[in-house]
Amino acid sequence: MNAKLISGTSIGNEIREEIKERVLKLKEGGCVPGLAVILVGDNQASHTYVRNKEKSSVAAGMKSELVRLPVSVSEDELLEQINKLNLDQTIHGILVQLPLPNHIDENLVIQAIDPDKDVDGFHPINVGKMIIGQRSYLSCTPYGIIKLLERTNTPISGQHAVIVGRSNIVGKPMGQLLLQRDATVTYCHSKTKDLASFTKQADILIVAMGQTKFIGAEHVKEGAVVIDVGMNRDENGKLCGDVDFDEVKNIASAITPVPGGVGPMTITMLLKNTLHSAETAFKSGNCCE
Ligand SMILES: Nc1nc(=O)c2c([nH]1)NC[C@@H]1CN(c3ccc(C(=O)N[C@@H](CCC(=O)O)C(=O)O)cc3)C=[N+]21
Repeated sequence: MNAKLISGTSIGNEIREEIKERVLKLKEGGCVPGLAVILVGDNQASHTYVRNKEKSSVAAGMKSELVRLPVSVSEDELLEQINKLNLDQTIHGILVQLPLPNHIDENLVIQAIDPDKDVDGFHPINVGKMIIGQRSYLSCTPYGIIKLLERTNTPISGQHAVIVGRSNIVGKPMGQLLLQRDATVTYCHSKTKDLASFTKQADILIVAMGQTKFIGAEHVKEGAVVIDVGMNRDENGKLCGDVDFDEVKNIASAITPVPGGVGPMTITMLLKNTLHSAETAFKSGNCCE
């Protein structure tokens, strides 16, 4: 293996220590940052993620509130729950775990969240602000990837970043954040012809396509920095990414593993956004009570 391993676990832990200290300060002032997670139904994967988020927020000293709703919950009842949390001064971040059951309109739900408590950064107001470079809550996965690049001193300005995947949660915002940092950005997706001809040009290759070990040696330029956002189970139920790690590690200059790469950073940035929301509420005298 030639590539340096970019550990989201250890960089995430560094940032979580910084978050913990700021949480302590807030608590001394009488404000406890609160994160509410709404989970609809009992999808197994969602359960695992939600438990992870709860554990992490409690470890950071925050309050975590889990709202579990049955899969049969109506859209109106869900919106009502969100509204209650919007008004609750002890809650600074609201996250509705996606995906939602088919009978519920995801867009409607996301738009119901107070943009100031939208710690996922999914609300159209926050997405719009992000695109024109105004301060907003940033989608946690792309935000975490930016932190990984920054903390490993990976140059971004002038580099060619190629993104595989164009979801609203990862691919699209990822490109915008890199563009703001003066990268040249190329988006690829499932309809892209001759994918390798694009990915092979990447100085920074970000893969969020949801296909187990799809990106192999033939897709990667010597010395590229490779970020694997994939979160798949292989035939043995083992967690693995969209990148064939064993192949690509010999070509890339740096690479993120799965697990232990992007995943822990996503949760870290969720905590960071929640902390920021609590600090803002505290400054304006609206925390707790
Ligand atoms: N409203 C909403 N916000 C989300 O942020 C959101 C969501 N819905 N729906 C599902 C996806 C998925 N997601 C993950 C976060 C962390 C890990 C993570 O920490 N993974 C560990 C491994 C965990 C394990 O072992 O299963 C790792 O990569 O090392 C994984 C997945 C957030 N999501």
